[in-house]
Amino acid sequence: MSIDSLTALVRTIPDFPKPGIQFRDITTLLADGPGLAELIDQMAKVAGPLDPDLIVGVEARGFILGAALALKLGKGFVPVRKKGKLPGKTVGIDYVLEYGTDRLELHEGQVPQGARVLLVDDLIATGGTAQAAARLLREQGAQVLMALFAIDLPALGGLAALEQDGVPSRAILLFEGD
Ligand SMILES: O=P(O)(O)OC[C@H]1O[C@H](OP(=O)(O)OP(=O)(O)O)[C@H](O)[C@@H]1O
Ligand SMILES: Nc1ncnc2[nH]cnc12
Repeated sequence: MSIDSLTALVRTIPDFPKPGIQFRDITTLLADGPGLAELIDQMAKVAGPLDPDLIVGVEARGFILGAALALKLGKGFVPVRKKGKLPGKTVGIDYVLEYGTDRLELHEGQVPQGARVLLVDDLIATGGTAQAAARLLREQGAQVLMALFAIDLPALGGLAALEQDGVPSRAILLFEGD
């Protein structure tokens, strides 16, 4: 399947969750079997050669793609969740979203010191979420090999911000002009 066909499976919903936001909805792509397989194949082509120890996915949409990728690569999956959701002892970090603020948490000890991790999410906009997740992982002594996304909104500068933090960053699909 071509990148254009894959891109066409993403639905755009204007003014969600706030006026002025063009929401790039991956649920339409996820619901398409060949599309989902192609997306995970494309992500695996990028991530596989890095041979990460662990895949870390960010709640909620990063869980779907991160877990699928972990299964494909034969690696374990660790969730980074929004505050108050993880039952064990956590470490956390506050961050700013395109449309709000929140806190990310990780189970203490679940990402071992020195682990070589791949960070996965569905989409990068401002990069605030991924920057916070990468910082949290580094605070645990992990090496973030790469942050990998299904979608980048380049106009919002997220990949560039991550690269500035020294996190190699890639996305499979680009939506220009958002
Ligand atoms: O680059 P940023 O500006 O930080 O935005 C990107 C983040 O926003 C979305 O998640 P959201 O916080 O809406 O949560 P959800 O996955 O639970 O819907 C998306 O899945 C990323 O995690
Ligand atoms: N424009 C957007 N579409 C989908 N998810 C997002 N998360 C942050 N910005 C977004």
